[in-house]
Amino acid sequence: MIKVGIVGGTGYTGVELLRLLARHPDVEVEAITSRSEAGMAVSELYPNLRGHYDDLAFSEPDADRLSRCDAVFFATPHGVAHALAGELLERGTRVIDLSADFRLRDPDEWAQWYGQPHGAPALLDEAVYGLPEVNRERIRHARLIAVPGCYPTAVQLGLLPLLEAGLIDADQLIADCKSGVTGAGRGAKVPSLLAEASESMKAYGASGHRHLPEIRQGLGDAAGSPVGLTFVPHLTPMIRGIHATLYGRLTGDAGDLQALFERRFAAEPFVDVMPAGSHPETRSVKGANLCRLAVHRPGDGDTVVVLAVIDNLVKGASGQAVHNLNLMFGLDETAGLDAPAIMP
Ligand SMILES: NC(=O)C1=CN([C@@H]2O[C@H](COP(=O)(O)OP(=O)(O)OC[C@H]3O[C@@H](n4cnc5c(N)ncnc54)[C@H](OP(=O)(O)O)[C@@H]3O)[C@@H](O)[C@H]2O)C=CC1
Ligand SMILES: CC(=O)N[C@@H](CCC(=O)OP(=O)(O)O)C(=O)O
Repeated sequence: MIKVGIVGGTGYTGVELLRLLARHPDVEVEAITSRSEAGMAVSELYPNLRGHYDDLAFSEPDADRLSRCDAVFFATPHGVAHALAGELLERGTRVIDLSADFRLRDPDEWAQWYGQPHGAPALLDEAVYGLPEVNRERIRHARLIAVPGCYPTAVQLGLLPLLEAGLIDADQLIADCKSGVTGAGRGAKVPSLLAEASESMKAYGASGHRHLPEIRQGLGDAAGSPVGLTFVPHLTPMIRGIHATLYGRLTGDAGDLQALFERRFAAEPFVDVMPAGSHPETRSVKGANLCRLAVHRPGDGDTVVVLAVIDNLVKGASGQAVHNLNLMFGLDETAGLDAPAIMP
């Protein structure tokens, strides 16, 4: 069995890791941390896990205990993995970071968007961006994984086929994205209150969101040169889910776009290209490690519209993190990740 630790176990991505790993045949959770709930049994805070982790309790983050694990997930706010990852790697423990600490290759750009100096620039060279549909082989040999953000996962998967094939104008991309409130984490915040978030919808970060440089970095790699992107996220009254509506301007003969998408993702276990004319729903991926995509060309004009849905906590975070673990340890890629979505 592979022994794993989770730093930040009381948060939404932490408990989602526990839910997914409860069904994983090759993984045992050895340590789970929380500073605020240290000493409490996991099943007391999360009754959905009763019967699965009966001997597991939250403990203070402790490098000695974590370094006894084969791999440690960081499900923590930005900056926490910077402080601990180096020591764990030196002691032979692999690190899978769900935060943004190692996603941007340029530490100055990271400092600019995250409002603090980068805490571990020496580790950036070896960090692998954990989008398996792009970096599968590098992930297999990685010691340090930067799990992509939720919006960046949906936007990149939706636009990659078009950019890799050079079919759209890479200077004029638009990503209009909607997120459920769990995207903001479990900490108490006024915009996440029921009375604030329900029966209403609003954009935020329209003039610059911290996922913009991350998405631009990934799409630039796919296009082979820097891209121009307008990215506008919205908060919507749902608990889980990301819906991305992506627009690109075709530059020439596009050919069969449906066939292009089907070919690009044919071997991918966690990307579902839906039949032509489909409109994927966020609820169709709720709880599942899956991105469902549909490609449209309204009126056969020169605009291509891609619709992408994921569960922000699964394909957008914890499920993708487990997929990376499976690749790093040579396990079946789908281990622990084969449950279908919950509908309705
Ligand atoms: N929510 C989402 O949809 C997604 C989140 N992410 C990223 O994953 C990370 C976790 O997100 P989420 O689960 O939503 O966050 P939450 O706010 O829900 O949980 C954060 C967790 O981190 C712990 N924590 C906070 N500060 C520290 C610290 N200084 N040292 C150690 N532990 C700490 C908290 O426990 P305690 O304070 O008790 O120690 C808590 O368990 C974030 O970086 C987030 O941006 C990525 C993709 C999607
Ligand atoms: C609704 C909401 O607030 N969403 C979060 C993004 C989700 C997230 O967790 O960001 P990372 O993937 O980079 O960690 C936000 O806009 O900041």
